[in-house]
Amino acid sequence: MTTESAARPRRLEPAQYARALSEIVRLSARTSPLAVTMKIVGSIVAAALPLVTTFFAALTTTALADAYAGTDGAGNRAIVYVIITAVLGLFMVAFNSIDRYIQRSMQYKVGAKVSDMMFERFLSLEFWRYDDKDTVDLFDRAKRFSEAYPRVLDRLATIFTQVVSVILSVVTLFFVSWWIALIVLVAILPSVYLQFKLSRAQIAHWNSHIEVRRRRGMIERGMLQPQYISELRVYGMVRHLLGLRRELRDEDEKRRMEFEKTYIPKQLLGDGLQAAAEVTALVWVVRQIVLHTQPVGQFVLVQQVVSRALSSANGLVDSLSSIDEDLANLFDYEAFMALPVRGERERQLAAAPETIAVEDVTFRYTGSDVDVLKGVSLTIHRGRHVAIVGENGAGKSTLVKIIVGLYAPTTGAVRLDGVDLQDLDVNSWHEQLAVLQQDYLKYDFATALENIQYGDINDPPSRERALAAAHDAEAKEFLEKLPRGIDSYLSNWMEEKGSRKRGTQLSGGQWQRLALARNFYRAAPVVIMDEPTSAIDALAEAHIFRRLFADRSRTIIAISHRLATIEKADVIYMLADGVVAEQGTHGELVALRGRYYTMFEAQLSDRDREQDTDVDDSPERPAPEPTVAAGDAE
Ligand SMILES: Nc1ncnc2c1ncn2[C@@H]1O[C@H](COP(=O)(O)OP(=O)(O)OP(=O)(O)O)[C@@H](O)[C@H]1O
Repeated sequence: MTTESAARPRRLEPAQYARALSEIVRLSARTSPLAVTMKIVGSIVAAALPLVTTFFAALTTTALADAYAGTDGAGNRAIVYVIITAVLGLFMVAFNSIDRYIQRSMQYKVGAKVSDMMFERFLSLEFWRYDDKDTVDLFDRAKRFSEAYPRVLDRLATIFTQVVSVILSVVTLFFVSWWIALIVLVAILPSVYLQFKLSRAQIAHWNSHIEVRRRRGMIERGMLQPQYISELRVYGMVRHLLGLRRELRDEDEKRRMEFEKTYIPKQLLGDGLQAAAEVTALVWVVRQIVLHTQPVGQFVLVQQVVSRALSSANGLVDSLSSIDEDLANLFDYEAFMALPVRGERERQLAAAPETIAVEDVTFRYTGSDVDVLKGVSLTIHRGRHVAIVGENGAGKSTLVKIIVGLYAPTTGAVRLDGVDLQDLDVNSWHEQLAVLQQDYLKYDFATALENIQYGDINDPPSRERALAAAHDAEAKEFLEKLPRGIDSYLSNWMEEKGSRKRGTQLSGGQWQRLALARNFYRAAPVVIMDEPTSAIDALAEAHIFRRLFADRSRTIIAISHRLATIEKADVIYMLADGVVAEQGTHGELVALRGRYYTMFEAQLSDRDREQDTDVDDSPERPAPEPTVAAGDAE
């Protein structure tokens, strides 16, 4: 699947440039009109003031030369010019201070708005997009823009100042001598053009090597995670990864340097042209002064203005390079913000459904050519306890994600009381659900109590409910033993409120019990759990499931590899290679001696095995037929 970014050319046409610029100015002006006005006025002042100052410096020099030659009143004139220059400087300093304050406040406001919008969009995309490489690439580039946004208007203002400065300098030179103005202009244009091309090549380079940088980023992030460091060290991976990271970094830099090298001769040519123009202008003005056709101060004026024109042009090139990239990223930002989120559906699910029906569901992940589910059908009635089992990779988690509504089936449907989930407001379904996934969240910035209460943020937080949930999840006992009980922080990077005491680190099983407690706290009528007790000891697991399965008010769908979780279920679905291979109660499936029996043979009790032997030994009793794969158990 391609996304918009893949199809869009990276090079910006002039019209795109203009649109990007106006878009940025529009957004900024909407957020802070005063700041944008100040920016425009400030840019003009910043461009004109140095020239005005130079003009007075030239007058001062001429006046001084006159005073030196004994001309009456020339000394006083020089003093007046010096005072005017000082007042202008003071004005500029005061203006800059006020401007800086206003700009900072605008940068914060605009930057916060842009990044808030981006995060919101990212978190509400259709679920398949998180698996889609093009979307993630686009997000990376859009994020760069949102991070750079507060600087973009600043850069725009700088460009504006530099353009005005070049124009005013050339116009000033024109009044001194038209052909000096022409020479300077001719020297400026090629170097601006060359630098501009270089900056575009840099962007192309950046975008063509995003893979290398992402791989490096993943390695760097992984190496800095405290929970990974022990394995990295024990396996001697630190040196290996450092080497890999160095290789990727050096490779990236080498390619960058290689193409920049191709621009060196051209850049030298541009610099040479500029130097020649400056020398020509100075030689010309020196000769004019010697011939008395120009006043002495004209040397200061020409020298300063030529150098200002050239430095503004060079600065302009630098600014254009950076804004060029920022503007290209603006289009990525726009493309990202235009990605469709899951469309809101009007139809609401008012209460927990009486039936959840998976109808002939086939599913294929984006970018894959393999069907993970191939015509799965099952129906779950309200209050029933269902287990889904199967080997690793059989498609269990995928099926559950489809039931939750995170992925849409490729073909087939999930119907809640007969209504296709795709036609429902999925949030109204999520309100009925408590889902515990394999990779559950660990809110390590929060306390244990908050970790449980995050299970239901719609109702006011309740301590009693949290304690009851912790009890049901066999978490209460260990939580009470923490330094501040259930109010303890759960990371030793966090400090306890009001003390210098650090938070506590939990074990894997303790974290899982806490996640279960969060699931129970939600008190949802439909509970979905993907290997909820994989890290929990057998005794605690038995207690948890005894309580859970005693509760007939909830529908439970549990994926598990542990018999203790499964055997009490009303129906067990055995998935194999994306199809329902067997289904029935524990007893029925053991008697069947099929895949289920083989898979759990090692965990079966003697009673189960005896039952199996009985079946084998009775010739008159036919072996039960395996239930139809795509059939309906209930
Ligand atoms: N995001 C994804 N993108 C592409 N393929 C995926 C993705 N997630 C899972 N798969 C593939 O789908 C198949 C089924 O995965 P799934 O996680 O549903 O299996 P499972 O039965 O839950 O396995 P386990 O018991 O290991 O949890 C696997 O072959 C897996 O490689």
